[in-house]
Amino acid sequence: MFWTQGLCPIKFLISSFILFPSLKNPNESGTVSNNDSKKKDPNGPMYYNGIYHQFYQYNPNGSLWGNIVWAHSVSTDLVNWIRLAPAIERTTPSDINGCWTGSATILKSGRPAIIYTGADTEKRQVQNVAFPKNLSDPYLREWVKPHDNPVIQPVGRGLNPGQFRDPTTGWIGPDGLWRIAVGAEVDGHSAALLYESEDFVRWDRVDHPLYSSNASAMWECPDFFAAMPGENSGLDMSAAVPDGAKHVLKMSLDGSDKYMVGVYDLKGDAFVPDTVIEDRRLWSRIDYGNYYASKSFFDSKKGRRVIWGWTNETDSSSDDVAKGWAGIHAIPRTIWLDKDSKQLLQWPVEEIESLRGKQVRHQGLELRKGDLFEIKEIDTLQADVEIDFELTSIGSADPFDPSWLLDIEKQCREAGASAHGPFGLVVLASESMEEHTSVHFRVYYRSQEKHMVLMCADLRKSSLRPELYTPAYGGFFELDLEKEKTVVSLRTLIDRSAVESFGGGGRVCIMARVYPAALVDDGGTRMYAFNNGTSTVRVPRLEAWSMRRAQVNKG
Ligand SMILES: OC[C@H]1O[C@@](CO)(OC[C@@]2(O[C@H]3O[C@H](CO)[C@@H](O)[C@H](O)[C@H]3O)O[C@H](CO)[C@@H](O)[C@@H]2O)[C@@H](O)[C@@H]1O
Repeated sequence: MFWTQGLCPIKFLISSFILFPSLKNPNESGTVSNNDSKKKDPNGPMYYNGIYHQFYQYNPNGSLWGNIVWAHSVSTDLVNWIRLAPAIERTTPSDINGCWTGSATILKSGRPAIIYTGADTEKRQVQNVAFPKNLSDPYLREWVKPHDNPVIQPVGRGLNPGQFRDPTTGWIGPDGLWRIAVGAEVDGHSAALLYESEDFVRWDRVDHPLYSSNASAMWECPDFFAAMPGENSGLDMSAAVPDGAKHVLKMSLDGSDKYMVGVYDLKGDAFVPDTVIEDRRLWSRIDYGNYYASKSFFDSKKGRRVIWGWTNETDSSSDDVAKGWAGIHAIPRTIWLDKDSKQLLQWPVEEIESLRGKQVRHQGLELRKGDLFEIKEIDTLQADVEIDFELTSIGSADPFDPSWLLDIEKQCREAGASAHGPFGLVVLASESMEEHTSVHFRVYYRSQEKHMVLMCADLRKSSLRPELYTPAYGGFFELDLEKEKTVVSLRTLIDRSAVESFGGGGRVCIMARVYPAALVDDGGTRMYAFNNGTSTVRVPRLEAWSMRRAQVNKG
């Protein structure tokens, strides 16, 4: 965002913190250019020869979806970006109607390869490859498409040629062959179809999918990666995966990115989830807010896995046309698996901290019922805030009801004040509080050892403007009383229209877009820590920073 990708418009690149602190229009956050353009799914992120590459779905001709090409930006630090000319354009019969989502893979020779979906002359979805024209160009500006394209046709039993797209990064199977998975709808159900190849150009469909499910229809943007439980270093899918590693299959559906944790059964050449959950409302989510089509990559520079997601505008299409751009990318996040292999954890990449400027720090605050503590002296439009909340009288928590998990947003909308919550952070608030966005927690009793924390990003009062999408997003995470005592942590990055929050050290992440009129009218907004629960909450640590703008070359 701000500063970096998050805030980029569809034209991309980065978000506003960084980028456009002086803009008056909240919609401008993260915008990187004034062009009419639409930015969407992150595609083919990779680190190659000292350079991070970010490609993305992009409409060069307007701020609504269409004419999709692969735009291209490069960076040495994931914060400051140079925008290049599009890398893949609609030039061949197999992508003339769109160069859609795909992935990058570093081949055994060290040469990168891209595999992406093309919408062909008949609007069938086919898979194409592209390779760098000149490996000695540090930015890999030009990509060539071999005549072999399309390398995968939408054929085979039950396959819907209009629902067959978004190939993953490749990995090598025990037989030394490359594998990829492609999102598909087969006989009306979702599947990650498996393909194998010796040379990344000739592909054969494996007789079974990597994984399929009758619980949903088409899966978009599948991502498949290995992770070592409890280690926040990442694993390279093109290298040998160590014993003890787990695998994660992520898929985009129902407007959100969900995932399953399991193992990659080498013998069966298939993903086997640890738990099969029939009701997809209960599938784990990468982010509980506005975050879609994410894609991860192994960052060999820092030995970590990094994930990027797209966050759409939630004002109207006519707003997109009027402002001339739409869509930003969230801040790149380090992603890893917890030690129990139950859930993924995420945290903004450490490089974002290089944008931290003026800091304020408070210790030992106490927030009694109804208290509002103003966080002053930083730029409230572009800020990074970290707060630890410590509960008192934990024994009095209200009981947790598991049925809430079926509709967490309802719980965020309807739950009233309780012993432990809501407490949290109010951002982008107008002086009168008529407009404000609240990121907060409520803590419920589950067992003697474990409590459940409901984290919400409530946008219902975020703007006085009509016709915006202003939900109350929410997710639950467990609080382990023995390990964590009673401390619930929050980190929120505000970058004008982007409010990106990480609860419980990254167990629940919520990306939100807000468009407060006060940002335009008053030229300033306020920020508070608050407690509306009946028990006092201590704040042993509150640190906040103004965020500088990243360097983004508009190209
Ligand atoms: O850009 C194509 C890639 O984007 C993905 C995931 O974001 O699919 C999006 C999808 O929707 C787009 O097209 C719709 C019109 O057909 C439009 O209403 C929507 O706003 C767009 O995001 O693209 C396909 C094809 O149109 C549609 O089925 C999807 O919902 C990814 O799967 C694509 O590779």
